[in-house]
Amino acid sequence: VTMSWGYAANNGPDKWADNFPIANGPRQSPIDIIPGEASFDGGLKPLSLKYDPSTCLDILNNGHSFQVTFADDTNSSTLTDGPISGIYRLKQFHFHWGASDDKGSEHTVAGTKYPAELHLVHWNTKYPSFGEAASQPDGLAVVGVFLQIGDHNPSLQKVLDAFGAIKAKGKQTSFPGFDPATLLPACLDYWTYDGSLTTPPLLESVTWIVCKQPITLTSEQMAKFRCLLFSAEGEAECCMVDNYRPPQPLKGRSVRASFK
Ligand SMILES: NS(=O)(=O)c1ccc(C(=O)N2CCN(Cc3ccccc3)C2)cc1
Ligand SMILES: [Zn+2]
Repeated sequence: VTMSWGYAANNGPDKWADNFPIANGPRQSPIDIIPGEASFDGGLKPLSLKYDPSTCLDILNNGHSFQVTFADDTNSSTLTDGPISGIYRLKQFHFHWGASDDKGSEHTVAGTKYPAELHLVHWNTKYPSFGEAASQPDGLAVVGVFLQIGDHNPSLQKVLDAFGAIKAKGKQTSFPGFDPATLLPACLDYWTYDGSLTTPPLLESVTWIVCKQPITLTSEQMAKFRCLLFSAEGEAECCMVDNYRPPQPLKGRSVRASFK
């Protein structure tokens, strides 16, 4: 029986190329962002993120991470401007994190790993659906936000309080009225580059927009992420930790900065 991909030694990032050869492609994500090598681009616009909490539907443990999913049948929650043209709709947000506070982010900054990274996933409305957009070079735009240990995060706490209902793979519960804008940093300066999904199928369809400023949470809040399980109910319990892909080769790509 074929194993599905994961983050363990036998099915993790070093094995993904076996079933998804694009893993060694020219525009893979994440990358190590080296600020000194990013070029300031005065033509980059500020990000315009307009989210409607009434589009927030549910929270799900998908066995790789947990995700909060949004109604994307209208332009109620959108990303415009920044490095992209047109209107991209918010589909979901999710996180990647480590087994300890010294690792967990996918993107790194001059080699620095953060304890976690938030991804807000948007798809280009010039295509009919997320699935269609996911196979197009300009189909997706993901806003990445680093998490660092610091002050308590009351907005994130609302997400953590739902974990009891989604501990195991496949568990889902309704999660109405959450405003993802409350998870954004005060400063929306960003780096941007052309990349891919960081999980299989690793499609090279993502305009990455990585915020320079992290958001904070306490170490106790960070520990709560590690109570989720990769495993389904009735299976041997396997803590959901280290669900991050390490940085991939830049292969000649340029990283632009929206700030000096
Ligand atoms: N870490 S990340 O931000 O790069 C990211 C990871 C996963 C996804 C995601 O929603 N899916 C990946 C594949 N999956 C299945 C799928 C569905 C339709 C078409 C193609 C594939 C959905 C989006 C962003
Ligand atoms: Zn992600």
